[in-house]
Amino acid sequence: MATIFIDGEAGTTGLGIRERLVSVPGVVLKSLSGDRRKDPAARRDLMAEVDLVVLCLPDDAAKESVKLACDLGDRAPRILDASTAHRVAPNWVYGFPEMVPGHAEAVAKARQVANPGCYPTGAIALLRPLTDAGLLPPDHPVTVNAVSGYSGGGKAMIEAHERDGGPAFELYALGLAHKHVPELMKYAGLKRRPIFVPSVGHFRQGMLVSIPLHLDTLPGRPRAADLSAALVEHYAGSDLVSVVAPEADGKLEPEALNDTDRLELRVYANEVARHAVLVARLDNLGKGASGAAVQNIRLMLGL
Ligand SMILES: NC(=O)C1=CN([C@@H]2O[C@H](COP(=O)(O)OP(=O)(O)OC[C@H]3O[C@@H](n4cnc5c(N)ncnc54)[C@H](OP(=O)(O)O)[C@@H]3O)[C@@H](O)[C@H]2O)C=CC1
Ligand SMILES: CC(=O)N[C@@H](CCC(=O)OP(=O)(O)O)C(=O)O
Repeated sequence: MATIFIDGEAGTTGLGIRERLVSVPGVVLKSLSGDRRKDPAARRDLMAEVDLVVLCLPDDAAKESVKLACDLGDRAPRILDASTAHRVAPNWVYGFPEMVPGHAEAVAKARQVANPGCYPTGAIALLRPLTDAGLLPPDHPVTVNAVSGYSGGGKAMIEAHERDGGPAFELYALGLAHKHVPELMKYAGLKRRPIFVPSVGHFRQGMLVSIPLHLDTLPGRPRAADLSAALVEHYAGSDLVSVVAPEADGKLEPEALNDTDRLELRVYANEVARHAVLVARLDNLGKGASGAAVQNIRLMLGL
């Protein structure tokens, strides 16, 4: 039996992980009672008893938890951090098992794994196979547009939308310094900082990440079919990630994969205009958070 402590289990991501682990054999979840769940000493003592601690906390609290775990020395558990705090940190493995061949094995062996952000999951899934194949140069000027359901903002945004109504649609992070840009750049293989324009809609969960490309600005002037072929080849055999032919009506809504851990990739094109748009669809709470966390937990614990 493998023992797991979810630090932050009452939050949006923590609850999603709990729900998914119920159906995974070989796991025992250890918890703290409500009044002790933010007590550092109680958290450290529980960490000493488990094989894996999963951090579903704001960044500062996640950093504090890592320190508590490290203070345990030889008794420190392995860590999976769902926050943004360690995604580009040295000595942490980025928890996107499909990213490059052999990466699932790297996650399986790691002591410290950083679970990806929901938006970077879609963008890296689309971009990394293309940069690795030489179809997209690392210094290409890339723009990433995205829309998320409001659960992406955690308990506070859920309450704002469900209690107060929330805006129907809103662009945000227009200071162009969203916290996801560093991991997006690093793991997509980009040397030029991409422009990232996220938005949130008045729906609970679901996400689209889209990346427009002028095909004539790419080396070798590829056709859109060359981009899809590279994605198909990269994700062949993946259980969770699939490359899907675009629907003829040219429409795509963000909620179709809700309550699944799947990620769909599409390449839309107008070859006459030499335009393409890469689109990823996922549940921000599924492959964008708790589903990815459980995928990594299974790898780390050999379940
Ligand atoms: N929601 C999403 O789609 C995604 C979220 N993430 C990341 O996962 C992490 C958790 O996010 P999310 O679940 O959305 O956030 P929530 O706000 O829903 O939950 C955070 C939880 O952490 C608890 N908490 C806060 N401070 C402490 C502390 N010092 N000690 C112990 N517990 C604490 C909160 O307690 P209380 O209940 O009292 O508020 C709450 O239960 C964040 O870093 C977020 O960025 C990653 C990918 C996607
Ligand atoms: C709609 C919304 O607010 N979304 C969050 C991202 C959610 C996510 O991926 O979480 P991490 O914070 O762990 O990276 C945001 O833009 O900050």
